[in-house]
Parts: sequence; C-alpha cells; structure tokens
Amino acid sequence: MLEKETKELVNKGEMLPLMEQFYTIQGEGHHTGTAAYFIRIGGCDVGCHWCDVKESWNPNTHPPTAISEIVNSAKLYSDTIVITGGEPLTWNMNPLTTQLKSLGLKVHIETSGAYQLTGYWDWICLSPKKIKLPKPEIYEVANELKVIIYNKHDLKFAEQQAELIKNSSCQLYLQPEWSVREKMMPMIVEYVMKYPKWKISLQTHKYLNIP
Ligand SMILES: C[S@@+](CC[C@H](N)C(=O)[O-])C[C@H]1O[C@@H](n2cnc3c(N)ncnc32)[C@H](O)[C@@H]1O
Ligand SMILES: Nc1nc2[nH]cc(C(=O)O)c2c(=O)[nH]1
Ligand code: SF4
Ligand SMILES: [Mg+2]
Repeated sequence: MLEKETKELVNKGEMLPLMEQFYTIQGEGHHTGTAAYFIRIGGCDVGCHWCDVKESWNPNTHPPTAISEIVNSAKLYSDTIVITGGEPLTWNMNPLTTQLKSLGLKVHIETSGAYQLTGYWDWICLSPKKIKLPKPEIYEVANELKVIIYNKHDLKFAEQQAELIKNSSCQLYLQPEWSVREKMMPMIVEYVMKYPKWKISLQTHKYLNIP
C-alpha cells in the first residue's frame, strides 16, 4: 500500500500502529485477576518519566496494522479485550471498538485521557497525568480512576482528580509507581486506611512475572 494511503487509514483509525498483542491476566485496578487479551497501540507524547513502556512512544516504530487483522486475532482468545498503549486516544478508536463490540466482546481501555475520547467502551480506566491533564469529558464516564503514586504530592493530585469525577460509581485507586513501590507503600497503606474511599492497586503481573 502507498505510504499516503496508509497514513490516511491511520488517521481514520482503520489502521493502527500495533506494538504487541497478548493474552494475559489483567494485573491492575478493578479487573485485577481477570483473563484478558491486551492490544497495545504505539504512540504517546505525554512523556511520563517513569513510563514502563517507553518503547511504545514513537508510533513510527510500530507497523500500521489493519484493524480487521487485530480483531481477528483478539477474538480467538478472550471475551474481554483491553486496549492500551502508548496512549490509545492518540488515535480514533471508533472503528476498532465498533468491530470488537459487534462480536459481543467486552472492550476496556487504559488511558491518560489526554486526548479526545473516541470509541465505545464497557470499561474506562482513567490514569491521569499531571504533565498532560485529561480532557474534561472523560471525568463524566470513567469507571475507574487509577492515580500513580511516585511521591507524596501525588496524593494531593489524586484528591484533585477525584474531585473532578462526575460518575458516582467510579472506583478510586492508588497505584505505586513500580520503581519506588517499597518506599511509597507504607504511606499509601496509611492513606487508604485513613481515607477508605481509595483502594490500592498493585501491578500484580510484575509480581507474577507474566506480561
Ligand atoms: C503504560 S500505560 C498505557 C495507557 C495510557 N497511556 C495510560 O497512561 O493510562 C498503562 C498503565 O500503566 C501505568 N503505569 C505506567 N508506568 C508505570 C509505572 N512505572 N508504575 C506504575 N504504573 C505505571 C499507567 O499509569 C497506566 O495506568
Ligand atoms: N498483565 C497486565 N496488566 C496490565 N494492566 C494494564 C497494563 C498496561 O500496560 O496498560 C497491563 C499490562 O501490561 N499487563
Ligand atoms: S501516558 Fe501512559 S504510555 Fe504515555 S508516557 Fe505516560 S504512562 Fe507511558
Ligand atoms: Mg503495563
């Protein structure tokens, strides 16, 4: 296919820069422990210094892949699909999620919310970042707010973000940044006991040594 045609299809969300896809156990947040098929889309310019998938950032290093191809693999593995990245909302998620949902699959997203919300979702995990704040519309529909705790100030940020949530059933999670987990856990534990509207989320897949 010509480069120009490919670019147009990527712009429409008919093709996406696919980094990897894998069947595993959701390691984080509300659905921790649930088997799910992960689709990791390349491209993110939020720039979290502690990001655990920096290889995802440059979309040009991941092959533009037709969404029908992505969906055909996904449907073989699981009825729960997690779209992550990179930042999936860099791209138009309508075509991909339409196809997944037409097969009756449950479609979840992991997102910073930094770009316009597209796509049709059964579960939205919003993990806001100070350096590129979420667009306002996602606070109305997030099912889970998962704030990464790297330092003490991140607890303040977590409360500010929780204030913006409009969906009263949204679950609130504090997740230690992996490299400082041992240092930060006592503070997080104490905080959650004091303010039990929060729950702790751990990156359990890293403890389990699975993808
Ligand atoms: C790699 S991100 C991709 C999705 C999207 N860009 C986002 O940030 O939500 C997936 C999840 O991992 C979290 N995460 C990334 N690096 C982490 C780290 N070093 N420690 C803990 N959580 C991390 C993110 O906050 C997000 O909830
Ligand atoms: N097992 C597993 N669970 C996850 N939950 C969110 C992840 C992500 O990178 O978005 C992730 C991941 O990379 N692996
Ligand atoms: S927004 Fe997500 S993918 Fe992008 S740098 Fe931050 S953690 Fe990594
Ligand atoms: Mg991950």
